[in-house]
Amino acid sequence: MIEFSNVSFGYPSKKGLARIFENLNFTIQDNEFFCLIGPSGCGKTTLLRNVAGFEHPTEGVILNNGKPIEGIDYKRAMVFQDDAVFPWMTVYKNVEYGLKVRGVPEDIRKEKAGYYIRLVGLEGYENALPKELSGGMRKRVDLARVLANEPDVLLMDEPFGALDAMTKESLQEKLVQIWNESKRTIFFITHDIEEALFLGDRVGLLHRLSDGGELTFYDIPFARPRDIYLKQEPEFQIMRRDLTEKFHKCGNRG
Ligand SMILES: Nc1ncnc2c1ncn2[C@@H]1O[C@H](COP(=O)(O)OP(=O)(O)OP(=O)(O)O)[C@@H](O)[C@H]1O
Repeated sequence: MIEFSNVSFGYPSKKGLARIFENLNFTIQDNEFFCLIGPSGCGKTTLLRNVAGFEHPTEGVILNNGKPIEGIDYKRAMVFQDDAVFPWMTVYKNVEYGLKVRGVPEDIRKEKAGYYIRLVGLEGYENALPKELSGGMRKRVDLARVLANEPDVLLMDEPFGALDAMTKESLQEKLVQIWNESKRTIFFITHDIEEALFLGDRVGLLHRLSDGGELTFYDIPFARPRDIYLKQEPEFQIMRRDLTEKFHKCGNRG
């Protein structure tokens, strides 16, 4: 469980603190798929970086299972828009890398890397180099790389933002399938309301501080397992329209 208690953050600037968000109070439950949306610059990435332990609240505290987050930890893994695979390593070497760094014995590395490569659908590509793969396949390597460390919390910052629409949909489906099979907490940032509604249990809409800085929540009622055809259902479309309206009202100036 991740608890935000009176969390405020500002970046140091010449004029003092450049405040980004203030007094956030909310909880992300264990195994929840939480999606955060909000206008550009409202502080989504900054909030995620605070959970990762790259930044620290200027006031308040973020607790992970009751303990303040004080620094980075492989149990809270980040996935970025640009994949973080090593171009000179094969798929297999990339996926086992984190385990190797932590001194996990070779037989366990082999078993786990093999499992996660299969899970993301890259069986047969173990010896391929990233440059031989498509963007979507590299993203799968990136996912397997992170999952192999078996993090409790996945922190995903627009991970599919740079992919074409078809590849993005297939990865969204893959991610919900993986999440269904081995539940873990996911904190997912996106600009794409449809993506948030398809993936999440709950969506948070963060307003810019200059527009009030509120964080409002919407439960997503769609049953699981979900497949991509959900997006065509009338209930989905209604919720998408409603949330899009709220998104624009909260000062989205692009
Ligand atoms: N390292 C930094 N130092 C100072 N200011 C920063 C730093 N990183 C981000 N900011 C500022 O903090 C604000 C919030 O940035 P952040 O990237 O968290 O927003 P965001 O909601 O993720 O935006 P986007 O949707 O465009 O990615 C912006 O005004 C940005 O310019």
